[in-house]
Amino acid sequence: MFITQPLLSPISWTECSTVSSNTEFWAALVETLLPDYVNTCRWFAGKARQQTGFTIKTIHTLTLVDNDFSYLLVVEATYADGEPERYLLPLSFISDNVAQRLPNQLNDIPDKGRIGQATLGDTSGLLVDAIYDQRFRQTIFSHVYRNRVLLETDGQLNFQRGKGLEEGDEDLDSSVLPVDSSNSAMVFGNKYFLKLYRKLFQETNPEVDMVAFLTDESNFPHIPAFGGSIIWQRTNTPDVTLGMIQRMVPNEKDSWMQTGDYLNDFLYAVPQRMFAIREDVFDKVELLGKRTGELHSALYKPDAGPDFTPERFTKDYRDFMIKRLEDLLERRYALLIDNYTKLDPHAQRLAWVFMEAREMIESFIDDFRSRHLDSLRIRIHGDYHLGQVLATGDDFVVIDFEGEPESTITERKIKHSPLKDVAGMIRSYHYAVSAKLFNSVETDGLNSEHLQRVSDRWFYLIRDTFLHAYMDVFEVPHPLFKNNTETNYLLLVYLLEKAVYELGYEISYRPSWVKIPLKGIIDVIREIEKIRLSDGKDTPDIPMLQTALLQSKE
Ligand SMILES: Nc1ncnc2c1ncn2[C@@H]1O[C@H](COP(=O)(O)OP(=O)(O)O)[C@@H](O)[C@H]1O
Ligand SMILES: O=P(O)(O)O[C@H]1O[C@H](CO)[C@@H](O[C@H]2O[C@H](CO)[C@@H](O)[C@H](O)[C@H]2O)[C@H](O)[C@H]1O
Repeated sequence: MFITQPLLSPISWTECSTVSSNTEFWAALVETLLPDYVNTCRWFAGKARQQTGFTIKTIHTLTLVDNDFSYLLVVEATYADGEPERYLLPLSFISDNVAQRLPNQLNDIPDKGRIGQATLGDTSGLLVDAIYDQRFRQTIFSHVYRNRVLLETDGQLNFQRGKGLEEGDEDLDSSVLPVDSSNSAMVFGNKYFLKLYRKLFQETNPEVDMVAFLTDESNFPHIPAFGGSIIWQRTNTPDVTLGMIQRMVPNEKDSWMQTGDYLNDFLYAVPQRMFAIREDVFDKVELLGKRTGELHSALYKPDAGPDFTPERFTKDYRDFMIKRLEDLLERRYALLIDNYTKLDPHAQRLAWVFMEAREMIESFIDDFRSRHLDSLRIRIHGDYHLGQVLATGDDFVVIDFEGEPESTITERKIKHSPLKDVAGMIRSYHYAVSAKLFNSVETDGLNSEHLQRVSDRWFYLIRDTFLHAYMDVFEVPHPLFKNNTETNYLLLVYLLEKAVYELGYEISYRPSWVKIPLKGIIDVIREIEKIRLSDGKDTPDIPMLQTALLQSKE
């Protein structure tokens, strides 16, 4: 929390329910406390952009169990370049009176939930993110349980109950899940998981579509059952999804953490020059490959209606992908140049190779325009990585079907080859081993080239194990995978796309990890180079990869 002067307003909290009812208070909030606060939040994706301001666009009022209020603010962030974004910020005011009545209420609020002090009317108190207000959590859960519809001047808030929410479960203890991610997660009675979406889109969230399709059309058992949703509806305007409830899946950890544990054995053996991977690691990787294949089989339904029917690699799709890749590349090159001096020497060397290879990458992307492709595209997970798979002991459950945080909602509903998800998981295994070997005290002082070789060996073995188990689910040729050449080519396209996407993510959120996606990009560039050489397309105008730059100078 930032120590600033309390926000003062002559009007009380209960009278703040519209922007116009207390323009000065809301204007002061967005100018003072809110920008600093929002920029500390993991869910705010605009941190690396040049912000020009925040405005409150809509205020939804929720009457709480004790007749106090919380407000669901729709806040617009504007930037010097590019489109504005809208975020959901639920706001509660814990007045000194409430704090006295419910002392735990205040004590339980972590620093990251405290927005700042305010005096509203003659009452002082703390403005907080309402997810940390137990009364707010109880209210929204109970509204879903009761299928409540809250009428507003311009539309309604529709709380819809799904099949997974059981009778008798209206009043359950709740807490905020202490994970930092793109949205906010709350838990009810250790039985239900409620996700409040932060970045808002003028359309139903793809996660709700996907979970409903996988549950109702395909009976896919490896996702949590659907418990309901919170939707903001207006006439002549697409619905906006604000939240979703699913059954809580008892899990030890997600697969990222589980893989990290497996990698410990591997890590401890490295300084002794031993290469150790336990058999059960391969078993888990195989099972995840199989479940991923089953997920895509469940999503492949030839007559599933316009939203889910498989499609060919049309000109429109190719144009979309080429534009996406070109835009991503352009933004990443610019971001890399701006942040180059902040990178460590290893990352700087990798960055150079990436920059030198620009022409080669562009010519590879251009080839996507005309290459003959018979495989089909379907709806996919879209942001598939180890953190999106919960380990339930002897099996896996796939979560978070919202798609890539940086993409628009329309983009997230586009059908892709399922190899995009496969590429996501392969990249994640690469992340897991790189993060472990390059960030641990056990390997401090070891030769970095040696470490790189060991890390590559682990990664290639695990990648191939995953891929074999995945492809085993399908009888090839399958409409999704027409032949090996297409499969390999498409996998390379999506690996490149994912690693370039990750480069931006890491520059914005974890600069010390930038070398991981850079190494991923360079692996793809090397494959592209092999294709060029074997195609005889090694035209003198496109330079070869400057591999000498990769040699360690330490
Ligand atoms: N149904 C569930 N049961 C148990 N834990 C879950 C469930 N869904 C998500 N989680 C936990 O919450 C975290 C955040 O959920 P996720 O869907 O990935 O949110 P986000 O959209 O914010 O990335 C996950 O990493 C996982 O630990
Ligand atoms: O918040 P989300 O889960 O929607 O996804 C975003 O954050 C991820 C990091 O938490 C990021 O994933 C990248 O890092 C992971 C390790 O932390 C790694 O397993 C992934 O392969 C890598 O892409 C993801 O890209 C981003 O969209």
